[in-house]
Amino acid sequence: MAVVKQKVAILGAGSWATALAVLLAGKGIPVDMWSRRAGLAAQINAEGQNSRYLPGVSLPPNVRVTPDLPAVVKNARAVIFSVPSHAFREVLRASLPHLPARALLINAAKGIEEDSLLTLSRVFAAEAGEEETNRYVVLSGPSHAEEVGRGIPTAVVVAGRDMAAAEAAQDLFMTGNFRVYTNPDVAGVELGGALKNIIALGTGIADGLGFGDNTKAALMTRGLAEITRLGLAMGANPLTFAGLAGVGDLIVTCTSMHSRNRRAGIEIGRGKSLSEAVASVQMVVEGVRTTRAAYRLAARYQVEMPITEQMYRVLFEGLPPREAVVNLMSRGRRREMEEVALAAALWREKNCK
Ligand SMILES: NC(=O)C1=CN([C@@H]2O[C@H](COP(=O)(O)OP(=O)(O)OC[C@H]3O[C@@H](n4cnc5c(N)ncnc54)[C@H](OP(=O)(O)O)[C@@H]3O)[C@@H](O)[C@H]2O)C=CC1
Ligand SMILES: O=C(CO)COP(=O)(O)O
Repeated sequence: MAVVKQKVAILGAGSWATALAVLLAGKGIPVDMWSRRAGLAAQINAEGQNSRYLPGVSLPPNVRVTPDLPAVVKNARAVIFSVPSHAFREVLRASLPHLPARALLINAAKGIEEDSLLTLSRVFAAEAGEEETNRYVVLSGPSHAEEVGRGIPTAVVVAGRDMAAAEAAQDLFMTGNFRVYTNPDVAGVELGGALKNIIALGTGIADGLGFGDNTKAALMTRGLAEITRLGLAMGANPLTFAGLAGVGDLIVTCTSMHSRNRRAGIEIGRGKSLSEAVASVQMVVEGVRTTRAAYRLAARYQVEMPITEQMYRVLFEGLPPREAVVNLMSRGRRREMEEVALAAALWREKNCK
């Protein structure tokens, strides 16, 4: 007798939600996906694909899309939040009264809440209660929806405070083409996924200005240094930034034409305004809000983040991108490793007794 698998709910019906639905449905798992727009839900069901967000990828028949949030989460064994980070609190609040008591809760968004400066796991704890955080995990790592939707080999990471929950998510997603690692460092995995978007906007701008691969490598490497500095100050393990959620996602987002952050950056480098660049992408560009959040976090934690600072000035204060490059290149002399090494040693002292 065939075993009927318990369904998974996905909240959001954008590009990443759709790719994850295809992945899970391909494992024989029934997937209910929630769109806030009844018209889009009906269109996706009728066409058998999400032509607005992930054109050309067929949805298996065991994926259904509906605007009925309580029905989507009802009896789900896992609920995946796949809306942009600025919508996470609102969607979480709407779903909380309906969430099955033991369902695994997975967040796939990559951002920081702008007003509160909270990472999304802290938003979750504030809304759902600290006692619920044991069943909450974050999914991150280098994974463009366009490639996951086509079954292209990909490796990601799941972080959870409770490793049993992280391992449950690992088992849920793992396929021959989608390899999932676990990591107990929730803050590091969240911050890596969010902060790399600032650097991807920056490398996009450099490409739009006509600079070369050297510039890109410099921005990525020094970007990782400042991501690590802020992460350390916020309690993350520095080694997490050497992993999939750190350098892994930085590589893919800074170099791929699938990246919406990079594409928006290219348009800015070519002379478009921020709003024109974001509008041209037609999907979420998380790095814009994250730049504002990280700029304030750098001040709060007194961490030097020169690339983030220049990105802030370009995006929100009208600094011409070429001047931002001059500002970065004319900074005083530095030793490459000193502060990160010092901070990492302090972290080890505190955490590895
Ligand atoms: N795309 C990718 O390759 C990856 C994305 N991510 C992350 O996943 C998250 C979602 O991104 P992605 O799917 O790409 O974004 P998209 O722009 O493709 O889709 C966004 C989805 O969220 C919905 N949405 C937006 N605002 C709200 C709201 N206030 N309430 C309810 N639903 C809302 C949109 O609905 P509507 O159509 O009605 O606006 C749409 O379904 C982001 O944090 C992103 O960084 C992570 C890994 C890979
Ligand atoms: O996080 C992503 C890939 O890992 C998606 O990046 P973009 O939001 O820039 O498309």
